[in-house]
Amino acid sequence: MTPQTPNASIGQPGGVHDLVIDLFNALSAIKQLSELDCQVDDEAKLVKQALASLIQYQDMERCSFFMLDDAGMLTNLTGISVEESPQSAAVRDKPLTFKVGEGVIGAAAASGELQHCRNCAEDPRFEKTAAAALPGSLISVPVFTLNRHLIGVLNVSHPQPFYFTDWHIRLLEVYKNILGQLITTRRLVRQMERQIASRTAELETLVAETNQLKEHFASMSMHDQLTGLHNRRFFYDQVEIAIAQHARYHTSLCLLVLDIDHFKVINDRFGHLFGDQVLVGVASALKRQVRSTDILVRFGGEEFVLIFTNTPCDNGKAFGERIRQEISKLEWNVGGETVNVTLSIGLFCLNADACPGSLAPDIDEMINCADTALYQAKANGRDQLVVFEDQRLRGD
Ligand SMILES: Nc1nc2c(ncn2[C@@H]2O[C@H](COP(=O)(O)OP(=O)(O)OP(=O)(O)O)[C@@H](O)[C@H]2O)c(=O)[nH]1
Repeated sequence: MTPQTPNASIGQPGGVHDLVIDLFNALSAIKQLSELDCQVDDEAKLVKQALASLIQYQDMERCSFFMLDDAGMLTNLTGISVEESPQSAAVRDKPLTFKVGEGVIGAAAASGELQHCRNCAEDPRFEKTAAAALPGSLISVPVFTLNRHLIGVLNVSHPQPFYFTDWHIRLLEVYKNILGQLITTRRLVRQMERQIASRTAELETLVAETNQLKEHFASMSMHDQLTGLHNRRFFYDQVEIAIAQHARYHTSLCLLVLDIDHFKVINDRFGHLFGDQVLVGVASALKRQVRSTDILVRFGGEEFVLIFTNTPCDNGKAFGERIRQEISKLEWNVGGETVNVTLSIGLFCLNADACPGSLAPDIDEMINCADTALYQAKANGRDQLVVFEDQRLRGD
């Protein structure tokens, strides 16, 4: 729709037909204003679109908006003239500014009331304005937030003096309320978006920290804090898988219980801290000896459990022997003395054909068997590996 000519404008005499058109145009301007998307990034853009609806449906010559800043200055945010498109640049490089109370715009801001200059050429408030820049008539309307905080001042002008009528004034009173609501809503939406973004960032940080803690505690609950080896809990988790594979693929596995000999004597002679060092040294030596597919845990105290997966008994025995020898080569120096340790090892072999059908062996029973062999190794004089020899349980 094109702007109206002054002759057919609101409030001018022209009969019922013209009145209906005026009313239609007024409603169209308000409808267009109420349909604006208040989620746009740029406030000046939103205000300019709002002003465009006035220009489009009302025969104003120029509309502009002066935004109030924190310093109490009213600065020309944007403006639009009849010949301009709503997409043209918002304001000139150095925008016009007024103090609250200064000029007609400042008076609207200071009083909170609509200011109507019927004939600008004779209004003392325009004394300093160059004649060429003078409008004929002008209305300045303060625009408020929903909480009655001043946002800025809306200006409409026309080249003709005595142009605006009561109809214009009533329309502008409605219009500035909707504009105030629009700007308030946009600001609230932006504020909410900022809050949501900041809360989301906080939540993401919290989730990341919680996950780190979760991983830390999960790892702690599966690791022995002194030696860094996995612990008994991890063992029971993993052994299920190893036994399931044994049952499914008919592979052999070897379970070894390894115990440091006379460890109490080491503690008693050299102190508990030194005993700890020995445990750490033995644990890292064991770790170096095993494959990543094997299961090595500190089972408790000075006892370790090791499972060689997919390993027949002869190999398990040979690997166990090698480990025993390697541990006996370790040396510690304490108080001028050289300390060595030895290992006693009980070995239980689960042969490939040990569990016919779906019957899986009981892990605690397997450990008991390895423990029996270990007991035998201790009884035989320690520093040796003994294989558990119960034919029934091994399935031979
Ligand atoms: N330093 C230290 N000692 C531990 C730890 N856990 C258990 N022990 C000690 O390990 C010792 C084990 O002693 P015993 O069960 O009598 O066994 P042993 O002295 O090794 O004798 P045999 O097994 O019969 O050769 C005890 O003195 C425990 O206090 C630990 O984390 N650090």
